[in-house]
Amino acid sequence: MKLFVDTGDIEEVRQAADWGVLDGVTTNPTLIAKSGKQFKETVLKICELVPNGAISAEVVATDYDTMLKEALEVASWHPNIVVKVPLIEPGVSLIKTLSDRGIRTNCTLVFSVSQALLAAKAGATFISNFVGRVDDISDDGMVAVRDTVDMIHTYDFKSEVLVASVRHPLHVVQAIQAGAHIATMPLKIMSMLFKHPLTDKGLKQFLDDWNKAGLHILEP
Ligand SMILES: O=C(CO)[C@@H](O)[C@H](O)[C@H](O)[C@H](O)COP(=O)(O)O
Repeated sequence: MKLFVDTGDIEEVRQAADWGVLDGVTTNPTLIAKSGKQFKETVLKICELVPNGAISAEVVATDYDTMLKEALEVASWHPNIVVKVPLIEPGVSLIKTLSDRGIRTNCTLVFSVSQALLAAKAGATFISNFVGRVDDISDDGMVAVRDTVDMIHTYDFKSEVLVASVRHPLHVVQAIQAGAHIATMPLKIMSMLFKHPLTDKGLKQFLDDWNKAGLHILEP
């Protein structure tokens, strides 16, 4: 399973990249606006910090012709850029066009398996299935993730299921259990994946015992 960080903040990308377990970065218009920096500058800096990762950058037009122009522009910035496209009618047509041209896409704002079917048929590289926003309206966001993973396997689609709108580590656990290919999350959630009280307790005990015995690895 791949781990992506969901941010437009360069310092957060740098931190996640330093852990050595980062497979990519997702951004969206809200996150880019929050960064206070220009879109192209931010995306190119992210590409530099995560040289082997998939970097999602989203188009903002909602009509096919302008979306296509934006997609070709964004895709021309760097080979690791994946064009993020919302699941609307012209968006699905655009994903098909880009897929036919060998340009990778991330279909975003997907909330149901029927939407995911359209994205998969159009040839989306990633299908971004939002979970937190569904939980927010008292439904179970993971249902569509599980159904979409099953659909991908049943019909042998090539798309990868990307779990987005991740709010806590349990979402990551559930994404693993569902067999999702990728989870993207804010840095704060990624840092929480390290945490276990027994790790802290166990480490303290190891080090106390070692120090009491006056042992060392490196010559003092
Ligand atoms: O779509 C993707 C990943 O492809 C994400 O960037 C996605 O936009 C974000 O995970 C969500 O917007 C964050 O959702 P929320 O926590 O604000 O509900």
